[in-house]
Amino acid sequence: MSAKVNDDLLTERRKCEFNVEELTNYLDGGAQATQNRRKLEDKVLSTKGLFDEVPEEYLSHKEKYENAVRKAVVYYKAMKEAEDPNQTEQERANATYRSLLHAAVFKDNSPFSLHLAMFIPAILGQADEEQKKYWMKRASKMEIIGTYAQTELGHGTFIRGLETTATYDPKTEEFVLHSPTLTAYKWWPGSLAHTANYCVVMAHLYINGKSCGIQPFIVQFRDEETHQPLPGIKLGEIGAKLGFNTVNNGFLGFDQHRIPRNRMLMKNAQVLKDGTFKRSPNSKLTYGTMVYVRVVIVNGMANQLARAVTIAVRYSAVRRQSELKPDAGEPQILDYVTQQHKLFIGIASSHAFTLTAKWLTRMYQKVTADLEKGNLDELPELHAIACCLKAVTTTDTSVLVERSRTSCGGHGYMLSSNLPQIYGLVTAACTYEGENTVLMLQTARSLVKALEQAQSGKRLSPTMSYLSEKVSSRLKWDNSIDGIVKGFRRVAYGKVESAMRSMRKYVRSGLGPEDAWNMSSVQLVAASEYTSISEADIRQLQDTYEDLLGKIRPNAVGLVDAFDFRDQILNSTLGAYDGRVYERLMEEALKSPLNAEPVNQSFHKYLKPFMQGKL
Ligand SMILES: CC/C=C\C/C=C\C/C=C\C/C=C\CC/C=C/C(=O)SCCNC(=O)CCNC(=O)[C@H](O)C(C)(C)COP(=O)(O)OP(=O)(O)OC[C@H]1O[C@@H](n2cnc3c(N)ncnc32)[C@H](O)[C@@H]1OP(=O)(O)O
Ligand SMILES: Cc1cc2nc3c(=O)[nH]c(=O)nc-3n(C[C@H](O)[C@H](O)[C@H](O)COP(=O)(O)OP(=O)(O)OC[C@H]3O[C@@H](n4cnc5c(N)ncnc54)[C@H](O)[C@@H]3O)c2cc1C
Repeated sequence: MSAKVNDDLLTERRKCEFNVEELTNYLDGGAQATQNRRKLEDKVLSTKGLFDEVPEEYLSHKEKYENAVRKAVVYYKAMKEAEDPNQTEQERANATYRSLLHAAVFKDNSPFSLHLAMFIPAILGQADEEQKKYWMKRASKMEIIGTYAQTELGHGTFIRGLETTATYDPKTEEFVLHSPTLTAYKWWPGSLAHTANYCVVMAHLYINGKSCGIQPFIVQFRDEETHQPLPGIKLGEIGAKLGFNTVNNGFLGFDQHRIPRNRMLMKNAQVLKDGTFKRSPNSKLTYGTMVYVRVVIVNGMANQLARAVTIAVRYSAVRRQSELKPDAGEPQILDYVTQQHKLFIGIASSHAFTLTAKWLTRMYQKVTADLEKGNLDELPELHAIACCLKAVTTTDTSVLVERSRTSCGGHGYMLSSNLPQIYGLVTAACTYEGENTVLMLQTARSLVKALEQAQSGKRLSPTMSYLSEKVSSRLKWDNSIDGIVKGFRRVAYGKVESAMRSMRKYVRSGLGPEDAWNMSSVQLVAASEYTSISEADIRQLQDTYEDLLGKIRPNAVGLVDAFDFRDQILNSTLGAYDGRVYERLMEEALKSPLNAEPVNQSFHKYLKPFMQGKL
C-alpha cells in the first residue's frame, strides 16, 4: 500500500488551476513522447543492481568510483536493452532528451559520461567517413570506452597554447605524441584515469618542423585485454573535487608515443602519407565538438534546474514555519512572498531554458547541415550564440539551484536532499566546455563586429539585428511582453555601444587594440548578458511582478509536478511526490554507519582518556 501523501501537498494539487498532464506532454513534445519516456524509465529503473545498498555519501573516494563503475555497466546494458527498435533515432533522442534517467543512478555523474557526451560526438564531427564507420561501430557497442582529452595542466582556455605535440614521421607514416613538459600533461578529462582505454587527443601537429595547428587524434592508451597503460603513457587520477567524484577525471602524459597516420581524425584537415598537409576550410571546425556540447549543456541546465525547483517547491509546500499572522498557526513557507520570489524564477527559467535549448538545437542542426555542404556562413553566429547561451544558462542555473538549496533551510544542506550534489553538477558547467567569462568575451567579440557593421549600414544576422534597429531614445515603456522585450533590446544596444565607446576612448588615449579590449572587458561581458533597465520602469515592473507571484502561487506544485520526475530521479528526502519529508530524513539518517552502534569506538580510544586528563 503506497504511503499516505502529505495533506498540504494533496491540497496544493486540488488547488491547481491547469491540467498538469497537458503541460508534461507539451514539455515532452507530445503525449506519445511522454508515454515513450515513461516506458523507458519504467524498464530501466526496474533493473536489479542499479541502486546503492549504502548511500554513496558514506563510501570512500575509491569505493564511490568502484560502485559507480558497477552501476554504469548495469545501467548502460539496461539502456541498450530498453531501446525500442521500432523507434527512429529522433524518437529515441526525444525519449531521453528530457529524461534525467542517469540522475536516478548517479548522484555525481557517471564514469562513462565522457564516452557519450564527447568521445562519440568528436568521432561523428571530426572523423572522415571511413574512420567514422570503423570507430562508431566499436564505440556505439561499448567495445571501447573513450574520452575527450584537450585540457592540459597548464592550459584549458587557450587552445592554441596547448603543448602536447604530434610530430609526423613520414618514414614510418606515424605520429609521435609527446608531452614536453609537466604542464603539457592532459589534465581533467573524465573517465581518463581508470575507466577509458581510448581518447580523442587535441594536440599541436608538426610536419617537417612546421606548425599545422591543433588537430584531433584518436589514441589508445590502455591495453584492451589487461587495461594496463601502454608503453610511453603515464596515467592517474587528479583527486577529489567539489563534485563529479565518480567521473574519474584523470591525467595523461605521453613519452614519444607512436600512433599510425590513420589515427588523426581527418574530416577537416588531412595529412597524406608523404607528409603533405591539407588544411581545413576553417581551422575552427576542429573546435566543433565543443560547440555541440555547449548546445547540449543548455538543455542539461533546464533539466537540472527543474529537478532542483521540484525538490524545493514541494518541500516549501510541506514545511510550516513561524507566524505570518498572530494565532493563525504556522503557514506553509511557500506562502511567504520571499519564498515565492526565490523559487518561481527557477520554474520560469527552467521552461525558458527548455525552449531556448530547442531553438538552439534547431540552429545547430541547420548550421551543421550547411557545413556538410561546405557552407560555413552561419558558423560564426552559431559559435557566438552557443557561447552566450551556455554561459548565461549555466551561471543562472548555478545561482538558482543554490537559491533552491538555501530556501530549504538546514534540510537543504543535507546530502540526502540531493540539492548540494545538483549544485556540484551544474556549477561545474560554468567552467567546463569553455569558462563562462571567456565564452562571454567570444560573444562580445561578435557583438562589437556586428555593431560596427550596423553603423556602416550592413545587414546583420537575425540574432544580432537588434543592434541595427534605430531604437528611439525615449522608448514608450509598457509592461506588455513586447514592451519588456523592446526595453531589453534598448538596454542591450546601449551596453554594446557603451563598451565600444569605451574601447575607442582607450585607443584615442594611446592604448593598443588588445589593451583597449582588456580595459573594456568588464563592459564587454555585461554587453553579452545585459542587466538592469532604467529606474522609473522598475517600479511598474515590480508591481506587475508581485502580482504575477500571487497568480503562480496556487499552481506552483502543479508546475513542478508537470516536470514529471520520479522519486528515484529526484533522489531526495525533501522532494518526493508524497511529501513525507520528515520520515525520509529520519530513514536516511539511520543509514549512516555511525548509527550502527550507540557508542563509537573513539570514545574509549580518545574521548574518555582525554576527558579524564590521561591523554
Ligand atoms: C551532469 C551534467 C549536467 C548538465 C550538463 C548537461 C550536459 C553536459 C554534457 C556533458 C558534460 C560532461 C562532462 C563535461 C566534460 C567537459 C569537457 C571539456 O571541458 S572539453 C574542453 C573545453 N575547453 C574549451 O571550451 C576551451 C575554450 N577555449 C576556446 O574555445 C578557444 O580557445 C577560444 C574560442 C576562447 C579562443 O580560440 P582562438 O583559437 O584563440 O580564437 P580567437 O579568440 O583568436 O578567435 C578567432 C576567430 O575564431 C572564431 N572562433 C573561435 N572559436 C570558434 C568555434 N568554436 N567555432 C567557430 N568559430 C570560432 C572566433 O569567433 C574568431 O572569429 P573572428 O576572427 O572574430 O571572425
Ligand atoms: C568538472 C570538470 C570536468 C572537465 N572535463 C573535461 C574533459 O572531459 N576534457 C577536457 O579536455 N577538459 C575538461 N575540463 C577542463 C575544462 O575544460 C577547463 O577547466 C576549462 O576550459 C577552463 O580552463 P582552465 O581550467 O585551464 O582555466 P583557465 O583557462 O586557466 O582560466 C582561469 C581563469 O582565467 C580567466 N581567463 C582565461 N583566459 C581569459 C581571457 N582570454 N580573458 C579573460 N579571462 C580569462 C578565466 O575566465 C578563468 O576565470 C573539465 C573541467 C571541470 C571543472
